Amino acid sequence: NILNRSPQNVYQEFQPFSFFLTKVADIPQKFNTKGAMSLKDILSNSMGVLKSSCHFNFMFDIKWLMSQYPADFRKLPVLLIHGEQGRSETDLKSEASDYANITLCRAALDIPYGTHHTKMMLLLYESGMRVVIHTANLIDNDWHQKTQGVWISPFFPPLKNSSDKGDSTTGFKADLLQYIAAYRSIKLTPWEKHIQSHDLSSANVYIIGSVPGRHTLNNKHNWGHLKLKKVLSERGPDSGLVKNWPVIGQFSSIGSLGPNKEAWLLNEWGQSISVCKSEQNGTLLPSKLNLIFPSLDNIRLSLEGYNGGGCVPYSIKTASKQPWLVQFFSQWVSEGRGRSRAVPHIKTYARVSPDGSQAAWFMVTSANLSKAAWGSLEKDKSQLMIRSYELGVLFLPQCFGCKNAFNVSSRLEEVVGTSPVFPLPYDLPAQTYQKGDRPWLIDVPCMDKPDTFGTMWCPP
Ligand SMILES: CNc1ccc(C(=O)O)c(C(=O)O)c1
Repeated sequence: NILNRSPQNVYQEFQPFSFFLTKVADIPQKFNTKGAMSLKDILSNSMGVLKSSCHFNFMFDIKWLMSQYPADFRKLPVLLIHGEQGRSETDLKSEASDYANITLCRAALDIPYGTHHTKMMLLLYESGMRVVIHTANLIDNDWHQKTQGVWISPFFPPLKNSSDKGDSTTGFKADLLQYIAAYRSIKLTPWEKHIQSHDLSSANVYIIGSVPGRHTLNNKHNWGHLKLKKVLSERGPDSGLVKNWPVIGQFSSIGSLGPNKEAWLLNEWGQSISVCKSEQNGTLLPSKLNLIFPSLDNIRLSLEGYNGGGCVPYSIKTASKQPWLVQFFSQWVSEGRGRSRAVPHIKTYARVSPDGSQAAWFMVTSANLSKAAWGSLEKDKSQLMIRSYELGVLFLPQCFGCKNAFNVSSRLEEVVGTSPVFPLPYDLPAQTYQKGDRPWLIDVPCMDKPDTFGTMWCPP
């Protein structure tokens, strides 16, 4: 009886990719019973008997967060890694002061306009640990009626002997420790020790992280789009197979990307994201780039109506500087997952076949389409400047028993035969904006077309 399945059952059923969406209220239940998890599911004792946990995130509702833990786990130690400063840090501290078991750790944000955007859970159990990398803030609204992505690691057992490295073929453990070390915070030392003392060899994804800084020399390729380029040029697809395959970017916010499509989008970010094995740089043609970003109507007709656009902060000020971007846009369509009306707060990137049946790689991350998140090259490309903390995981076919590409589908019933089908969050092929469609802009009033609730949008 599928209604009595434990979260552990739901987890087991969705292997080997372990890439879930969050449950969405008020859609047909069949879209929530397979391949979907709530925060309560992730924290449930069926996933492990918790000893302590650590949340890296951008927004926290502490009272709500604690209510997502099973009652027996609500007194266990919790470390929250945040980026709040000044008055909002004071507010977070006072909210946390009601809970003796909660400790706060502020991530340094030394470069202006950077955010602590990373969304990760470290879960220490009685007999092991898990890592969860996702896209949802720790507030009720992010887990209610939005499309969010969640990668849940295997259960990592303790190392049998401390001389073993306990890393995977993807270097997951070393890369995770390198990411955490970048915080340079003594409050994270216990978690570094937990990770060091566990066997992460079963991890089958690559870590792609960003940390604020001006990264040069040996550090330049550790982060952002240069890390993605490094992994793809070492272990990515053969150019012979994928040179005509489009890149799909899908995100919920957009930064200022420069005066034209060539400057950063195609000739910097594009050359990294489209690189193939053994290439120095990729070549991304405009016709081979699809950017899935919610249209005004995607938001207007969403389950939340215009309010759903509150987490899609693309401003008219930024958009008006880059009218050349609209040519790349496609709508958010997710009929296969029952989530066409669940506003996408998820961020994903992929290289897919023209017919949309295969992917050469897939990535879920906190990173939106911005220089702040992915980095921008400076000083004659000698340094990569990144403003924010970001974290994502990259799925490569060879880690899942596939030679060159995964079969992919957003229609979960298409679990065909032997080779595993990667569960896409959105439908392919991408559906470009129709005539009259425009991207959602958070600060532009909409007085002529009522939303799901008959309301207009009158931004403050
Ligand atoms: C300026 N702060 C944010 C901008 C965009 C996003 C997003 O993810 O779209 C978030 C977030 O929700 O973490 C914060």
